[in-house]
Amino acid sequence: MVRSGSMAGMPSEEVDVVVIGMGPGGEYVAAQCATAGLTTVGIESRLVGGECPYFGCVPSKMIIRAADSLAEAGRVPQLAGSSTVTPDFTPVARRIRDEATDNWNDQVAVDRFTKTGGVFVRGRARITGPHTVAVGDREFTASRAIVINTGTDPAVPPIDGLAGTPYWTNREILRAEQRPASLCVIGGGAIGLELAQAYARFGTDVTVIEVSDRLLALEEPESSELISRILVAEGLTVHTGAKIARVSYDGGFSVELDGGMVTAEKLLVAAGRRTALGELGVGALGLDESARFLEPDDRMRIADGVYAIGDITGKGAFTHMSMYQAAVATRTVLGQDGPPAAYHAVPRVTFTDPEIGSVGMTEKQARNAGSRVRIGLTQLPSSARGWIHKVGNDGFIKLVESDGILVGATAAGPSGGEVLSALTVAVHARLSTESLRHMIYAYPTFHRAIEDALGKLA
Ligand SMILES: Cc1cc2nc3c(=O)[nH]c(=O)nc-3n(C[C@H](O)[C@H](O)[C@H](O)COP(=O)(O)OP(=O)(O)OC[C@H]3O[C@@H](n4cnc5c(N)ncnc54)[C@H](O)[C@@H]3O)c2cc1C
Ligand SMILES: NC(=O)c1ccc[n+]([C@@H]2O[C@H](COP(=O)([O-])OP(=O)(O)OC[C@H]3O[C@@H](n4cnc5c(N)ncnc54)[C@H](O)[C@@H]3O)[C@@H](O)[C@H]2O)c1
Repeated sequence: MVRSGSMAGMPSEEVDVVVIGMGPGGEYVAAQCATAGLTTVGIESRLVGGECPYFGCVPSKMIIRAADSLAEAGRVPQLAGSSTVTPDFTPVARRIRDEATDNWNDQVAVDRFTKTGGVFVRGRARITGPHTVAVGDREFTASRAIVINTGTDPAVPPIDGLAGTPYWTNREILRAEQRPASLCVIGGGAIGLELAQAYARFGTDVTVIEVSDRLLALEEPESSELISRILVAEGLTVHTGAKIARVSYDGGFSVELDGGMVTAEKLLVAAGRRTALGELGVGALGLDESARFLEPDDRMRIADGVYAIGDITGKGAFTHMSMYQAAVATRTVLGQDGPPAAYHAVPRVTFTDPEIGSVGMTEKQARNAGSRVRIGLTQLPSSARGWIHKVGNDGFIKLVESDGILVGATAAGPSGGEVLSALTVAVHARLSTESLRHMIYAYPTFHRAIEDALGKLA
């Protein structure tokens, strides 16, 4: 590493690339740049890999997998005899600690990066100039690229009394060794609903409080209606359009709503995410520190030699988005050919049961775009496979066609996220619904319901 003086009292170390935040995308870019022979510094304040493996996707999906096995066992009496299910949270808590997170230790990931030749620095980085990044008592000057992958933190709404109580966010609930007897969830988005249903299936008494007038408010109204109906049928209490007046804690939580009181042993705040661009120092790049997101161009650049990827770009808080943008940024930094970033076919899956998978535009977005829109909607229970499947067959396929092209779709149901793959290919390739009508759909699959929905376009 070449050293040269720069910031007052702080020697600046000259490198090719500095990656700030090693979430899924940052880890990828840093490893690729180091492997390509660039002097690359990866800086991470918590755990290499970011939210997804330690506090997000992976541990939550392990809980969901276990919870779904309980639900499926509970369906035996309607299909195949009798079953007695005794939930136990211990195996899943152990699995998260031992198999997924290594007890929240990232040494394996750090070693994986340093073996590529990268330099790892643990600490909170701050941008200090167009090409400089400070961390602890070190400063780096990046001649080729600074890549920002700092993600988000849980947002905590300014509810009277909430601050100072021992509430959980995703970072605490996914470390829990035991399930609570009762749980109040603030927020009916993806985090809130996935965990609410899973904990309820383990036997926790769960209440969901959502301020919007429907759950999963960004998805199709049919998705909101379906998931509300299922959760209520499974015994959860759901309050929508609910304003929380105050929260208090006295060994247990009391959440005061306009029209009543919810009490629970634990409180999960799953009310969205926040960023802190000021703390990151993007003002040193001439960017607005009060903005919520960084706005990259289609090569992920936010300034000359500076790139942003992942949740902080506001293009969809998903691991697959972080990885997609990481690939675009890597190509740009390394001077490789490849297509620019495009966002017309972003898939997303909420891993409730039924899974809610969607891609591209919702009906409302397509109508707002002003083109000629037709909708095709079919219910899974009336499809051949849905009828055969019987209990647990709730779901639907909704297609959004604009000027003859499939621009959006929802696949809700058993394996809805897998059924979504066919629709994602179609939206990505901007296929006409006419060509989709002349495909062969295997019988009797869940995805064959796509053909039914095509037949109902109107
Ligand atoms: C409960 C939960 C479940 C989820 N489930 C799914 C799912 O099923 N599928 C899916 O696609 N997505 C899911 N997500 C979202 C997914 O976790 C994120 O989209 C994903 O982690 C990508 O985020 P990112 O790349 O922006 O960085 P992050 O994963 O947020 O990582 C950013 C890293 O940067 C570090 N950092 C921040 N500031 C600094 C700084 N100044 N200096 C140094 N380091 C810094 C942080 O410590 C962090 O490790 C889930 C999220 C949660 C919370
Ligand atoms: N399966 C997945 O891909 C997956 C799973 C979990 C999380 N994620 C990602 O993580 C991100 C964050 O998830 P999230 O669920 O926290 O955010 P979200 O924005 O999806 O949902 C938060 C919900 O909380 C509600 N809310 C906000 N303040 C409230 C208040 N004071 N009282 C009651 N309700 C309130 C909002 O109206 C919203 O519906 C998501 O955008 C998603 O992209 C993805």
